[in-house]
Amino acid sequence: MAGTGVFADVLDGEVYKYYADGEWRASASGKTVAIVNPTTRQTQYRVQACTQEEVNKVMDAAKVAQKAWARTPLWKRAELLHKAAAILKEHKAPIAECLVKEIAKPAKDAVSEVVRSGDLVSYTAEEGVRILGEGKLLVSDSFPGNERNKYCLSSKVPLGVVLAIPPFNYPVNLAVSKIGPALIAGNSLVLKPPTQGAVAALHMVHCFHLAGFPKGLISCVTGKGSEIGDFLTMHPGVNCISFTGGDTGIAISKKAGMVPLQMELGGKDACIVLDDADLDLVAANIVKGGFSYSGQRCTAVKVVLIMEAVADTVVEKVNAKVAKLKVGPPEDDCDITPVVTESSANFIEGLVMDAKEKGATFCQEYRREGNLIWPLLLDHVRPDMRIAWEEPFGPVLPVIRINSVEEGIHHCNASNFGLQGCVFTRDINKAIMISDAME
Ligand SMILES: NC(=O)C1=CN([C@@H]2O[C@H](COP(=O)(O)OP(=O)(O)OC[C@H]3O[C@@H](n4cnc5c(N)ncnc54)[C@H](OP(=O)(O)O)[C@@H]3O)[C@@H](O)[C@H]2O)C=CC1
Ligand SMILES: O=C(O)[C@H](O)COP(=O)(O)O
Repeated sequence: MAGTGVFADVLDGEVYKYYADGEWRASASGKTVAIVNPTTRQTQYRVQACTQEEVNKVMDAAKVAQKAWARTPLWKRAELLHKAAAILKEHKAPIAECLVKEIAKPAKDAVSEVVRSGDLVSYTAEEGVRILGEGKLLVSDSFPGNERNKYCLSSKVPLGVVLAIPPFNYPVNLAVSKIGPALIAGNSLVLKPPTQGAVAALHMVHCFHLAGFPKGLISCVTGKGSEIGDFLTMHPGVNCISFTGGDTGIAISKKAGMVPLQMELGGKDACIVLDDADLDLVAANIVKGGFSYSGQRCTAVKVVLIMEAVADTVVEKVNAKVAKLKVGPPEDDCDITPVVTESSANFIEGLVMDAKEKGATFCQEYRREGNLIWPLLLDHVRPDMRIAWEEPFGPVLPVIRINSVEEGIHHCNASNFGLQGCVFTRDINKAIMISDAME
């Protein structure tokens, strides 16, 4: 169970502690942040609201720890990462339980997220050893006018202190995808977990603690992004920011200054369907791509651009599959579970109402109870509707009917986003040409 057994140190009464200098601590602020269960809409957990002074101390410790870590042999860094990965996988159940309660992730997917995170940490350690084990020898006569009288040796060196900020939808997986690479490369790591998902992230950090990483090398400060976010991202002790999330990333890029930024932001991932496609395969992938974890994936199919000739058939096949999706609580491993917050549900509803006013065809009746929104396919969506362009991050999928491939590519490229996309056709030449044309 969360907060018990090997995780007992993480919990202080009713409140989860933050992690600094190799210890679990209560914040001097005396304040906490509530994490609301999306299903019950009641407070499920509480985490510390860390102070700026505590952030300063974490940054100082991270800087000191990084110097020694950078001198730690690569194989030893890898060894510790493999150990953390094994501990993480061993304790998948309590961590998955947090994901179910904090972000309403379906029970089986929650377990998969933790297992996949352990695998990713190990993979990073393996790849890191290969990539970082290599350097380059350059000779001077490769540049015009020079003789072969100089050698240059180059190898990869750490950046220093990496600030990692993951989003709510994969609070464990998208945290370790930053932690693993940073650590294997000799950096230290300060994690600011998303508020929804913070407790799962704290449990994951404890697995690194149990693996025996040096004090101060990894830390985890909790608090609302809107309150401590700017202080963290503008902190002079930070040498690199790895962020995954929405438009917040744009604001961070403007404030962060001269540090390298790794930004994985939102998407309006287009699925282009040609009339020669295998339509059963298309329908299965639209439903899986569009509705798994209730559409709360950056890689979710977020707009279907489909040739008019096959549109009726595909819509019918998709509707038949949507009708079979199980809607309900994550504990029952339902396909469609409540979206993460009430404000998220309100935003999705706003997109649906706009589409309704502008005449989209509702393939299912719009239904919502609390944060739970039933899956909805909107047909005959037009470019003047918000849902044609905006990312709902929920179980609502627009279909735009097109009359040519060019029309589909044009819509895809007119989007503000450029994250991922897919094409369905039996013609491999078209598939490659279209995917190449999608920006
Ligand atoms: N490209 C990719 O790989 C992925 C992209 N995403 C995108 O993420 C979005 C959904 O995630 P969501 O969590 O809602 O995204 P947000 O951008 O709202 O939040 C992401 C993270 O930023 C933190 N944050 C909020 N304000 C600040 C601030 N001022 N400074 C620093 N950090 C801050 C949040 O903390 P807090 O929770 O405390 O507010 C959270 O940890 C979608 O747009 C989705 O497409 C999601 C997954 C993968
Ligand atoms: O970025 C995300 O939302 C997740 O990393 C998606 O990963 P998946 O496509 O493998 O579910």
